[in-house]
Amino acid sequence: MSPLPRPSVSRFADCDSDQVRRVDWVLDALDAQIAPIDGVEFRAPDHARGRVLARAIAALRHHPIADNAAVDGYALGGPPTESSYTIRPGSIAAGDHPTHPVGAGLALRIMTGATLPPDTYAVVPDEVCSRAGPALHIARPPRAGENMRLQGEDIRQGAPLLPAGRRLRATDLALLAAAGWGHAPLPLRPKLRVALASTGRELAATADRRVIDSNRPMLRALLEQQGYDVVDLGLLPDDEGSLRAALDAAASQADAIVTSGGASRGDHDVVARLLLRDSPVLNWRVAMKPGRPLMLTHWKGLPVFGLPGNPVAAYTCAIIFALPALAKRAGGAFTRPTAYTLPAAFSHSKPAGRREYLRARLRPDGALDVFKPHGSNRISGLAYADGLIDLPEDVTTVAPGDSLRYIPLAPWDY
Ligand SMILES: Nc1nc2c(c(=O)[nH]1)N[C@H]1C(S)=C(S)[C@@H](COP(=O)(O)OP(=O)(O)OC[C@H]3O[C@@H](n4cnc5c(N)ncnc54)[C@H](O)[C@@H]3O)O[C@H]1N2
Ligand code: MOO
Repeated sequence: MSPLPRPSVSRFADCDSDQVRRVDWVLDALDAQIAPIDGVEFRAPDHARGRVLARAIAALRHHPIADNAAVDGYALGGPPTESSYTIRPGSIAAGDHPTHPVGAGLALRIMTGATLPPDTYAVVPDEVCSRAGPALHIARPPRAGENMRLQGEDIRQGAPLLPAGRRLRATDLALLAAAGWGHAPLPLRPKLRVALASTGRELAATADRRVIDSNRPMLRALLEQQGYDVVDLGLLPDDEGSLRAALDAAASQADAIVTSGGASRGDHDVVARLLLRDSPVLNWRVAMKPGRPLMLTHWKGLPVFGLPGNPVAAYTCAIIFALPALAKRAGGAFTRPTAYTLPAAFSHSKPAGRREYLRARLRPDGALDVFKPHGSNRISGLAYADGLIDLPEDVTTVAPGDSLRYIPLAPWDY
């Protein structure tokens, strides 16, 4: 594959990095400031799953391609007669393309999916017919067009099929194939390349004391599930010169950078210090839990998502901010996680003024359980959850039966 023209530059506006922002402010600002990557490459649909359309696609052919039968039964030659028809010899199967009419008052055996003779008035299923020699009796007179699927009734040739920016799902590939794109090269955005790194001296400590880097495999999986190529930078060095070189290398190989850890004000948070000093900052503080120290900045024109180190905070910030923004960077829409309203099966309290995302599980009865304790170091809560409960800033208590916003993880993590 030849090197691709890369990428348009995202611009994060400077802001007062100490200001604590509401989640919605950060989402709006991200949406406004993330720029999609440039470039178009052509790939056959076989290689297009999870890829983003660079241009709108129109149908190359009708679907159905011809008028055809929806049931196994008899094609009736029109116009309608009484409830009795004479059966002509023969049968039309799927794959046959009859050009002769059935004939008025006549019926012809036909199978599901077979192209209809040109004068077909209706198709009647076997279940409503009885035969006596060549005579066909129908229990009730059929309506015009009954059990007939008409050419182009699903998709018209030339009609818009999928918009630019669509991330192609399995069902889109069926739609494209049916509309004539089975082998035709599709205009796609290049695969998004995301550089991924962890930070923190504790991750490099001697084996018996080391904190195991659990964020990187988790974030890598999230990114790969979106169809992105991950450039694994490993553990970032904590001296400024090497760190600068590592980020420069990432900028030449990737379209965005995701880091975890070192986002807060610790004495060893070298990444935060370097990025916040040398780059335009969109945000550094969010009024949410987990995930308060979220560092959104730039390196050499690439957006940087500096996720907090605590695994639950890193994951939550990835789902709420990084993945929606990366979807836009990949050429698609900035898709905020969808929330559904469901009842609580638990009690909870929280301070007003910050948004909370609790690790939740949807019960078979439709109510929501929550993982406790809520600490953002509790990785077991991530494995427990199939969704996040989104508690708005003004909520202070939750009681059983209260309506809550539940964000399923499945679109992002499956
Ligand atoms: N004075 C303040 N201290 C802290 C604040 C604050 O606002 N003021 N915020 C707290 C919150 S909230 C969080 S979350 C953490 C996030 O801090 P950092 O992003 O700087 O993360 P670290 O200090 O590097 O690590 C925090 C915690 O997570 C563990 N960690 C880090 N990376 C990984 C990894 N790849 N895999 C597994 N675990 C990891 C690390 O060992 C720490 O235990 O700051 C609070 N402090
Ligand atoms: O993001 Mo921190 O984990 O809220 O506690």
